[in-house]
Amino acid sequence: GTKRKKFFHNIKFDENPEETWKTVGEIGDGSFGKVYKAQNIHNGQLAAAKICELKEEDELEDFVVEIDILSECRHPNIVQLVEAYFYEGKLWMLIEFCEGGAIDSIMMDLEKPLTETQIRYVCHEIVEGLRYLHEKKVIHRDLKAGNVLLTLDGDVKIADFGVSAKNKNTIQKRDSFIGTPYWMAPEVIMCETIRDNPYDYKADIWSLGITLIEFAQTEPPNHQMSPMRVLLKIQKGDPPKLDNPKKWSPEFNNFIAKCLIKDYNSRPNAAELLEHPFLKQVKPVEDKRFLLALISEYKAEVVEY
Ligand SMILES: COc1ccc(Nc2ncnc(-c3cccnc3Nc3cc(NC(=O)c4cccc(C(F)(F)F)c4)ccc3C)n2)cc1
Repeated sequence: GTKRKKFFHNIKFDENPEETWKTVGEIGDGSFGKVYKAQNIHNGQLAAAKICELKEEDELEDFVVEIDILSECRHPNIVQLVEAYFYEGKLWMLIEFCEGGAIDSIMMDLEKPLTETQIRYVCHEIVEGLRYLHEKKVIHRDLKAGNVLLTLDGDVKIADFGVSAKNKNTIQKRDSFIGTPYWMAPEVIMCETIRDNPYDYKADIWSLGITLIEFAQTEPPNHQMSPMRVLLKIQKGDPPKLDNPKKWSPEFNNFIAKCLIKDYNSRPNAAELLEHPFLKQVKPVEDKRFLLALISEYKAEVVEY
């Protein structure tokens, strides 16, 4: 009925998506479910299309949170929802296509980490995106290189391919662990965070610190440990550092140390991080060029069949 339609106002119900979109390939190995590369028949626009077969319609509610977040978020550093359809029992979510893919795949294919200049530029863009999400009371909760996408223009977009329903507000106590623990902040593991605690945005700042180490070393700290061991290490151990601090600038080392302060009250927020010397050095136009070099290297390497 129309009541239902009001609740799902970001989803088109009576339109067949295949009148507008044709699939032109598959993305990834389906670890995030069925995701296709799709093209708009009328204007050629490319999109990533997640198509989920829903058993009964009330499953739609699990996706409404994600669709509402994406519909509400309009920022250059957050992936952009193009359209959502519910047609013949299938939910279609179409996201603007980021041709470069996720940064972890790029590092894996090129078998090398990012340079400090590339990291500094990407970090600046991620912090801008986090600042926007946190202003909108959205906590990402699973920030990692695998959730950072690049476009051919060198734009950096935060995505979330996790299967966990995204919370609009604070982190609720979870009865089951979600997301991979390597990037998890100590307080999230301690489940100290309670509803309406203003500091749980800071969990994303910790994950940013881990993600920066991942950019610099292609893997997060403790990646060789089992997930269970890592949970204990994150809680009990000192915050991780770069394996080879002398290889990197003092500003970079200090920036990571600020993100990885265990006490979230003392950990800086996204706005404060933008004032850090490491990001003050960013020259957006010049530094973007170094990222473009990486993307064209990756594109040259990966032959499109
Ligand atoms: C393997 O090679 C590639 C090449 C290109 C791409 N490009 C690309 N561009 C855009 N999206 C995707 C994508 C890939 C796999 C799965 N989902 C993708 N996008 C997507 C993201 C979402 N949702 C979010 O990203 C999301 C959900 C909740 C919150 C948030 C955030 F907090 F970041 F705003 C973001 C929903 C539906 C889709 C199709 N992939 C990916 C891999």
